[in-house]
Amino acid sequence: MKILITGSRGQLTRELQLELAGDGKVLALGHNVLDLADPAQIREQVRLLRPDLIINAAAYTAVDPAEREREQAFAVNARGPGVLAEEAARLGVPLVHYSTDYVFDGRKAGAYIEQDPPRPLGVYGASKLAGEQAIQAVAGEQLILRTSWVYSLHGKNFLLTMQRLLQERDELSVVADEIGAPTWARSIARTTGAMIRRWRDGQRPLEGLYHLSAEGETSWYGFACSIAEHLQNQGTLRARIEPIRSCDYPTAAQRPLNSRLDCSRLQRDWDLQLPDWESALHECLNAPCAIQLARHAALQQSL
Ligand SMILES: NC(=O)C1=CN([C@@H]2O[C@H](COP(=O)(O)OP(=O)(O)OC[C@H]3O[C@@H](n4cnc5c(N)ncnc54)[C@H](OP(=O)(O)O)[C@@H]3O)[C@@H](O)[C@H]2O)C=CC1
Ligand SMILES: Cc1cn([C@H]2C[C@H](O)[C@@H](COP(=O)(O)OP(=O)(O)O[C@H]3O[C@@H](C)C(=O)[C@@H](O)[C@H]3O)O2)c(=O)[nH]c1=O
Ligand SMILES: [Mg+2]
Repeated sequence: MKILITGSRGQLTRELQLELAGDGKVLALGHNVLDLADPAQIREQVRLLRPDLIINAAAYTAVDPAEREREQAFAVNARGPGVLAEEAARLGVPLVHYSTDYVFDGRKAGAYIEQDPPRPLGVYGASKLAGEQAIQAVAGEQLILRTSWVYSLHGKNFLLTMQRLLQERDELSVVADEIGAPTWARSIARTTGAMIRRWRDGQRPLEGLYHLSAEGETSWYGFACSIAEHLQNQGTLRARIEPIRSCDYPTAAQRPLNSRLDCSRLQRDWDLQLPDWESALHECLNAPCAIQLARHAALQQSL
């Protein structure tokens, strides 16, 4: 099986490459080879490579810069995925795509289900919603997985930002009124891999819209406290963390206060559930490469 994945160094792209390495030939096409903002290039690459499956793990993910780079965000997150869907349909192969909790406005009292009406608060969320719609407008086999608060040991994410700031600063303020589920990129890759293998074995088509995030919930402040606890155990914690309200942390884009995704459809249809966010974070931070990174940081501090 030949699997085309968009992106090469993204959090999810990296984990998918590892997860799917044993399932066939994985072609992870970075930005420089396949620019999602370039429809002609997308068509050319897909027609040339003729994959058996396409996974769109690339996206414009800079939430605040998107407010002033609307055109680029929509080109990468909406029009590009629409073209990928057309090309997948042309080859008769499925497209797996990822979306976000930021398609919602966060005003619902409980966790969001797939049928809840989306209402993005910012450009990033609006562009991701437009991407879902562009894909759904094409007749074909498409699986859309909405996840939330993705972190890993690579790239740009809240875990790595907090690890750095908590070791550098004396004090850190973190918003405590935005609630969601931090989700390890590896958990997403593992679940995606399980779905792909069932499709390969003829058990289910890769179809539908699913919420897919870690079990449990916390705030960004709660997430930061867990990261701090880990640094404390390692002896490298410096900063004190103070909980604040999001209105006291001004940003270009407004974030939803409630980012909770109800994942029971995934459980019902696929019998799949992601681990709870705390145990996944623990596994991530105790992965051999996390320990190496921490030793490296400690060594640098001692020099
Ligand atoms: N990060 C998060 O917190 C969340 C992410 N998601 C969604 O999950 C998916 C994966 O996100 P994540 O792994 O965190 O993303 P990252 O920000 O880690 O990586 C983004 C990837 O997109 C690629 N990319 C950016 N611009 C382009 C472009 N113009 N053409 C082609 N590729 C491009 C980058 O390419 P290159 O490797 O070449 O640099 C990179 O591989 C996305 O759909 C995202 O919207 C959903 C919820 C939360
Ligand atoms: C760095 C920092 C952030 N914050 C706040 C800002 C914001 O409300 C929250 C998270 O900040 P970030 O900018 O890391 O997160 P953000 O970029 O908004 O993360 C989002 O990314 C996109 C791609 C998604 O799809 C979402 O699911 C979500 O993960 O924490 C603090 O309160 N203190 C701090 O020191
Ligand atoms: Mg960000």
